[in-house]
Amino acid sequence: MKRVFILVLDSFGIGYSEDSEQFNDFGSNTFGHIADYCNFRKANNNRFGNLNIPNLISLGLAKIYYKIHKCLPSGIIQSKYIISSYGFSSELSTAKDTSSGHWEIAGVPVLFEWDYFKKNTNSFPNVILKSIISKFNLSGILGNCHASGINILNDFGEEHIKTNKPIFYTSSDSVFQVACHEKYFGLNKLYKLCKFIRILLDKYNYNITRVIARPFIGEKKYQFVRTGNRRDFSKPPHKNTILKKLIIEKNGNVIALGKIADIFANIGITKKIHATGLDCLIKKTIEQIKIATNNTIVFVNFVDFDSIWGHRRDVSGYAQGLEFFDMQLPKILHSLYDEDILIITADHGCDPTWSGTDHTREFIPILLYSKFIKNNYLGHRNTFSDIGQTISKYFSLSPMKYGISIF
Ligand SMILES: O=P(O)(O)O[C@H]1O[C@H](CO)[C@@H](O)[C@H]1O
Ligand SMILES: [Mn+2]
Ligand SMILES: [Mn+2]
Repeated sequence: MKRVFILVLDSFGIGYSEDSEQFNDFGSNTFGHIADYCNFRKANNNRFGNLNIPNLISLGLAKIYYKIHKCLPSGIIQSKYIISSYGFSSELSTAKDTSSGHWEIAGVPVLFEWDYFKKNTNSFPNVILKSIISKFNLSGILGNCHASGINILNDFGEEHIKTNKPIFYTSSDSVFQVACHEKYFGLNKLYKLCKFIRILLDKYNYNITRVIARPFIGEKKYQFVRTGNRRDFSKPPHKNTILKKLIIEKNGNVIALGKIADIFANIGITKKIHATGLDCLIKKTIEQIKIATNNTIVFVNFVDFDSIWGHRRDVSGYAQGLEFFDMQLPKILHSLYDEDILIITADHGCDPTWSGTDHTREFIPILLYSKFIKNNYLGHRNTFSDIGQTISKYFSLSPMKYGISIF
């Protein structure tokens, strides 16, 4: 029985990559800086002391770190026995966003440039705004700028409740984000609005990766909270991913947990499972490992590392999330069969100690655990698509254009 489990710790970079300077990210290091802060006792909110992730270390995480940085992360003790193969990869895609990272993992790097809304204020084109206002009969819109997702709610949340004007904002990613109140504006109307914006952007040839619905609740400034009903309306991948190929060539199954179905615009997915929060996502992952059948990929995105801790520059939260994930890892490993492959990796960095609130261009770790593959150092890989090519070979699919299989 052939089954692959891909677990993406969203934003868990392992140190600035060789091209990081082009992204103003030279020196960033998501894993390393979290470990530093823990070691210096600067990440003690709701947790304490050195970063405690023995299971990820026994899979080879500190070994990878040592290969890249020639030292161990602060306060981390190396494990005597390493139980999986481990390596790291540069990103081939032009951007450091979630879609590019995931598509590249699935064998389809983004070699073209996305369009971006570059202006800090008045960010969105008038032609798009006018169409939205007229279609939804709005009295106007709020935001229309670059912003961080929580600040923008504090700035405009109350006015949004009073006026029903949706809040539009973007970032250095290729995104059109729409924040609306779940109760006052309504979730369905928000989704309809985002679908319409997706169609509009495509119609006017704005090659924007995602329109993101950001529903929130709460009544007052500083009390607004985003809910788990976020939806991403993505461009579809421009080529067939390994997900699609597994379905076409082997009549296989692709089970998407969390954000994965949205990231791939539902292309190459046979079942999607919604789950919010790290705990719930891990539980659902284990459930799926227990029931997955032959020729199945279970693809999981753990978004909290990125959206609640990375972007929010919350080092303690990120560390606590890693420690929680690590504690659950044995349950995941024990649920696997001998012929399975488990891959733990990331899609980009989001160093919570870095300036600003954006992603960071970093190497990603690759931990590949399987009883039938001899534990090996996988080296420095040139593209995340080496993961896709490896999976393609494992399932005996036709080869992908990019990537080199590790076996
Ligand atoms: O600040 P928030 O709304 O979390 O935005 C973040 O989430 C978006 C999608 O991942 C990115 O563009 C990033 O800026
Ligand atoms: Mn991401
Ligand atoms: Mn992000």
